[in-house]
Amino acid sequence: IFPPELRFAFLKFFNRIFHLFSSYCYFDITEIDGVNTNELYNAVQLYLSSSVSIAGNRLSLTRAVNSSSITFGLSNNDSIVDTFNNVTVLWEHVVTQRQTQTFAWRPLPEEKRGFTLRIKKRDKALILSSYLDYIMERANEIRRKNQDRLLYTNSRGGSLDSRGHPWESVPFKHPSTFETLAMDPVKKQQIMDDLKDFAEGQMFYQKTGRAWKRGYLLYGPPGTGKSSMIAAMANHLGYDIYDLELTEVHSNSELRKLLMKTSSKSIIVIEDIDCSINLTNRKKNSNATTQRSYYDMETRLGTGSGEESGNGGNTITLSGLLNFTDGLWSCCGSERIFVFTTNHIDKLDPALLRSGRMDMHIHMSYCDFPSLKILLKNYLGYEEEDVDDDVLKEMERVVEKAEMTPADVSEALIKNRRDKDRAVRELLEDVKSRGDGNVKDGNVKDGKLRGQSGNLTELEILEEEEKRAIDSQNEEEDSDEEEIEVEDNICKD
Ligand SMILES: Nc1ncnc2c1ncn2[C@@H]1O[C@H](COP(=O)(O)OP(=O)(O)OP(=O)(O)O)[C@@H](O)[C@H]1O
Ligand SMILES: [Mg+2]
Repeated sequence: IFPPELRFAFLKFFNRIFHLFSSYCYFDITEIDGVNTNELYNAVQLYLSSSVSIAGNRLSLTRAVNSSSITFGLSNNDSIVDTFNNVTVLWEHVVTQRQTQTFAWRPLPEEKRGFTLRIKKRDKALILSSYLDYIMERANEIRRKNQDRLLYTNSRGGSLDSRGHPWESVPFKHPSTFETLAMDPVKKQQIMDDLKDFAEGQMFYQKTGRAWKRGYLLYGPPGTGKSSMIAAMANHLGYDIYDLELTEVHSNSELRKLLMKTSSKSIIVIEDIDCSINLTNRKKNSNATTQRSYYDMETRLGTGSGEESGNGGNTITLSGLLNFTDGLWSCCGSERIFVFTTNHIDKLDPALLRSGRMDMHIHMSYCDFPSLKILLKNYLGYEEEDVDDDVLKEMERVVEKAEMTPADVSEALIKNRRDKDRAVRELLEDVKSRGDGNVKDGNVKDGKLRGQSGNLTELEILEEEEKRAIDSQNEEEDSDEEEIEVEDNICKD
C-alpha cells in the first residue's frame, strides 16, 4: 500500500530509534570494500577459525593454496561469541545475494559477505582498537602457521618473473629439526636460546637502536650438518628461506634489489661463501694501488661509488656483500637472519669474521659421542640403555678420533636399518678401524688430536680464528707487495 520511498524512510527512522535506545553498537566488516579486498575481513575469518572449530555445529571448511592444513569458518549467517579482556562480543557472518550487476570493471562475487561485530556501547572505547590489533596479529600468526613455508632461489640469473619478482619459490618441506640434529646438546641449546631471544626481541632491538637482524656463520667439514642446521632453524622459527646463489648475481646493485624483495621473518642463506665469491676481486676492482684498499671501498660504498668499478660492474665485491649484511640496506624490512656457510673458515676474509659482522660463529664438528647417541636414536630408535654398555664405551673411546662426519655415520646406519644389531656392530667396526687407524697414522695437529677440535672451548676457537685471520692478512699484504713490485718492474721495462 505504501510507496517504496516511504517504506524505506520509515525503516530508516525505525532503525535510528532502535539504535538510539539499544545498548549495543555494530560494526560491519565487508569482504570487499569498494573495489579492494578488505584485509580485516580475511583476518577476522582466520581469527575466528581458531575458536569456531570447537564451538560450532555447522562450519565451513577451506584449504588455501600453498597450505597443507584446513581452516574452519563460520557458516553463512551463523554467529559466535568471543571474549577479549573479560568483555564479551558477538560476531555474525552475514551473507546476502548481490544485486545483478549491469556493468563493472571487475566482476564482483555473487554473494555479499561480511562480518558484523556487536559490542556493548559501554565497552566500545575500552577494547575496540586493541581488539582489532589483536585480531590482526593473531591472524598473521595463524596464517604463517597454516601456510607452508617457502624456499626462494635467485637461480633465474637476474631476470624477473611476470610480477617483477627476482626470486623463484617452491614449498619448503625439509624435515630437519633441532631434535634430529646431531650435535653437542649444550651448543644446540645455546643456538636455540639465541634464536628465541632474537625472535622475541623486537623491543630489545628497538630500545638499543639496532636493526632487527642476526648473522650466523656455520663452518666445518662437508657432511657435518650445516645445511641441516639451516633447515632446522627455519622449521624452528617458522621462517621462509632465501637461498642466495651469489654466482648468479652480477652486480652490487642487483644484490641490493634482491635484498629489497625479501620478506621479513626470513633466513637469507649464502652457502659455501668462500667458493661463491672470489674474494680477490676487491684487489682488481680497487686497481691494486694501495694495500687493504677494500676497507676504503667499504666506506666508499655508502655513496655507491665503490661499486661497478673495475670490471665494468659485472662482479659483486666483498664490500657489496658486507653492505648487504650490515650496511644501511640490510635493515630494509625486519626480523631477518643471515646465515653464511663455509667448509674453510681460514679462507674467509678477516673483514667478514670481524666481530659484529656475524653475531655467532658455529663450528659444526665431526661426530662426537653425544651426536652419535642422537643418530642412534634417530635411525634405529635406540635409547642409550638399548645398546650394550661395552659397545657404548668402546664407541665413546674412539668416535672422536675416527673423524667421521654425522653424514658418514648416518650412511652406515641407514644401510643396515632393518637389522639394528648388525647396524650397531658394523658402525662400531667402522668407527674403530678409522679411529685406531688415525691414531697410528699420528694424525696430530697443533698438539691436539684433530678429531678433538670440536671440543675446543669457545675462547680457543676464537683465538684460532684470529690467528688464521692475521696470518691470511699478512700473506695478503705480502702478495700485494709482490704484485706492486712486479708492476714496478713492468713499468721500468
Ligand atoms: N649434525 C647432523 N645431524 C643429523 N644429520 C646430519 C648431520 N650432519 C649431517 N647429517 C646428514 O648428512 C646429510 C648431509 O648433511 P648436510 O647437507 O647438512 O651437510 P653440510 O655440512 O651442509 O655439507 P656441505 O658442506 O657439503 O654442504 C644430511 O642429509 C643429514 O641427513
Ligand atoms: Mg650444505
